[in-house]
Amino acid sequence: MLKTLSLARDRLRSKAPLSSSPTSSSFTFRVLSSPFSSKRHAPKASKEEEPPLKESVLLYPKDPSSTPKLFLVQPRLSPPKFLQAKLNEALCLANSLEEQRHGYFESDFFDKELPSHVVVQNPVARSPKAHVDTYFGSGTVDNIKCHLNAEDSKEEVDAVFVNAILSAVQQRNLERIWEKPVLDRVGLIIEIFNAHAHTKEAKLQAELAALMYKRSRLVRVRGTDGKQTFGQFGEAEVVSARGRAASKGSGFVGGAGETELQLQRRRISDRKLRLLSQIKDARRTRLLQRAARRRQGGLEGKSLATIAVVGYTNAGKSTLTSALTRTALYCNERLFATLDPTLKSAILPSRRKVLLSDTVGFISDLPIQLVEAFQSTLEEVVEADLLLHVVDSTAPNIEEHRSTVFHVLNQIGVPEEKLKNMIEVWNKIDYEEEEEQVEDMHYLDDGKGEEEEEEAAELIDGSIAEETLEASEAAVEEDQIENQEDDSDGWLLSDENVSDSELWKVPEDAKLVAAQKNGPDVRVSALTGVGLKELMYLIDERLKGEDDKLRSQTVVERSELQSRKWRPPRKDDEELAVEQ
Ligand SMILES: Nc1nc2c(ncn2[C@@H]2O[C@H](COP(=O)(O)OP(=O)(O)OP(=O)(O)O)[C@@H](O)[C@H]2O)c(=O)[nH]1
Ligand SMILES: [Mg+2]
Repeated sequence: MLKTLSLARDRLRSKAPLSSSPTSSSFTFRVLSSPFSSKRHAPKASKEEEPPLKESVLLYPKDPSSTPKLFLVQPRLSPPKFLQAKLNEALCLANSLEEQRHGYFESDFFDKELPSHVVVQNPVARSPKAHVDTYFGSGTVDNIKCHLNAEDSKEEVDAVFVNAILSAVQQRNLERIWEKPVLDRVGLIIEIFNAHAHTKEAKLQAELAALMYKRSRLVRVRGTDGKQTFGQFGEAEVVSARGRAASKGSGFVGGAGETELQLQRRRISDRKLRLLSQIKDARRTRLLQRAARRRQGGLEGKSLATIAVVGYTNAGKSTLTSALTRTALYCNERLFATLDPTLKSAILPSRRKVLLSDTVGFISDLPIQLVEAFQSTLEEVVEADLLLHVVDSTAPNIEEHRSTVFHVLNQIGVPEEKLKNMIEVWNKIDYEEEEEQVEDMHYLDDGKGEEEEEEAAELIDGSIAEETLEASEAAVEEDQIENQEDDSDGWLLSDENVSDSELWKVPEDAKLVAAQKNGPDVRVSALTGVGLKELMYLIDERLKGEDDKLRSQTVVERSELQSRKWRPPRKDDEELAVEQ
C-alpha cells in the first residue's frame, strides 16, 4: 500500500511537465457559470428577495458528482525546483476541488488525470508590478487563449485557474478575453473550503470567506461600446427601483435607482451580518465546551491539556493525530481535507491524559482575512497549551512551508512564548527510503519528461519570452482599465497598491522565528509509526516544563501577594511616599 502511495505521489511530483500538457481530464461535468462573473446573476429588476448566496459563491452547482475541468496557468518561478514544487501544489489544488458524497470522494485522488496546464512568463519577474489590466502581458494572454482553444476542442474547459493572486479587474478582463470563468489562487482555495466543509461552523466560515472574496470581486468595467457595464457580458446597470422614492422623498419614480453593483453589495453586506451572528453563536458554544474541558481536568486535579496539531496542508496532521490517539481521522491526499477541528484524547508515557486537536492546514500566499474567516476554528490553536508543528519532510520547498506556518500562527495571535515551545515534527521520513527503493522502477522514466521539458523551454523562451514589457504595456487599453473600482475593503492583498512580489515574499517576522529553530525536534513517520514514541515522551516533557513554569509563576505571584499583605510599611517606603 505504501509503495502504491509513493508511486502515486511520485507520479504527481514528477509527471507535471513544465509545459502545456494536453492531457485530457476524465472529468466530464460542466461549470454552468462562474460565481465571479455576474453571468449567473443576471439582473432581475423586480426581485428584491435574498438570493441563495451560498450557491452563488460556488463555482459550479452543488451536484456532488460534479467536478469541473480546470486549465491551470502557472507563472514561471525560479529556481526550477521551486517552480516544480509550486506547479505540483497547483495541480493538487486543482484536483482537490471536489464535493464529497456521503462523506467520501467519488474518485481516488491518483486515478484523476493531471489537469491540463501551461507555464508562462511571470509578469512580476521583471517588474514588481504586474500589468494592471490583465496581470499577464498581451502576448502571454493571447498565447494562453490559443492553448485554451486547443484544449477546448478536445474537451471543454470549465474554468481557468491562474496560480497567482489577481485583482478583481484583472480577473474580469481575463474572463472577457478568454471567455471562461477565471479563478485565482485565493478563489480556488475558497472553492475548496466550500466543497470540503462539513460541520455547520466550517460551512459558515467557508461561506463567509467566499462572501468577502466575492465582495472584493464586484467591479464595473468599461465595455467594448464604451459604456460602463457591471458584468462580463455587459448586464444592465440599474436593476431595481430601490432608492428612487427615498431620494425624491415621495412618489415611486425618482432618483437614480439601485445599480447592480449596489444591489450586490447590499445583499452581500446583509448576508455577511447574518453569517457573523451565526458564527458568533457557534463560537460561544465552542468557548463553553473549552471551559468545560478545562474544568473536567486530567490527573491530580490538573486541567486537561490541549495540544494543537498545526502545519502546512497535506503535511500529515490528521494521519499523525490518528496515530497518536489510536483513532481513525479522515486523511486524504487532497489539500484541505480537514476543515473542522477534531479533538481526540491520548495517554502520554507519564499516564497523563491529553487532548489532541487536529485542524485546518495552512497554505502560502493567503490574505489574513481568509484566516480571519476561520478565526473561530483557529482559536483552538491560540488557546492550546502546546503546539505540534507537522512538517512534510519531503517537500522540496520545506522552508517556505515552515515560514508560512510561522507567519499564520503570528497572524492569528499565538504568543511568542508558545511558538518557542512548539515541537517541530518532520513527518513522512519513510518516504525517502521508499523513494530510494523505487528509483529504478520509476515508471515516468520513459524519456517523455525531457521531451516535455524541452517543449516547456520553447514555450517560455519562445514567443512569450520575446514579448517585451513595454510592448505589452502599450497594449493596455485605457478604456479597459478606467474606473477600475476594486471593492476589496482592503481584504485582498492583490490590490494594486500591494505588489505581487510582496505577496510571494516570506514575511520577515515569520523568517525570524522560523530561523530560531534549526531543524526538527523529532523525525517521524505517521504512517509506519517510526519516531512516535519519542514524540510522546517529548510532549510529556514539554508539558511538564509548562506546568513547572506555571507553578513557579503561581508561587511567585502568591508570595508577592502575601508579602504585600503582611509586610508592615517600612521606613524607606514611607519616605518614598512622602517624596512623591
Ligand atoms: N508516506 C507517508 N505518507 C504520509 C505520512 N503521513 C501522512 N501521509 C499521507 O499524506 C497525505 C496527507 O495526509 P493527511 O493526514 O490527510 O494530511 P493533513 O496535514 O491532515 O492534510 P489537510 O487536512 O488537507 O491539511 C495522506 O495521503 C497520507 O496518507 C507518512 O508518514 N508517510
Ligand atoms: Mg487533515
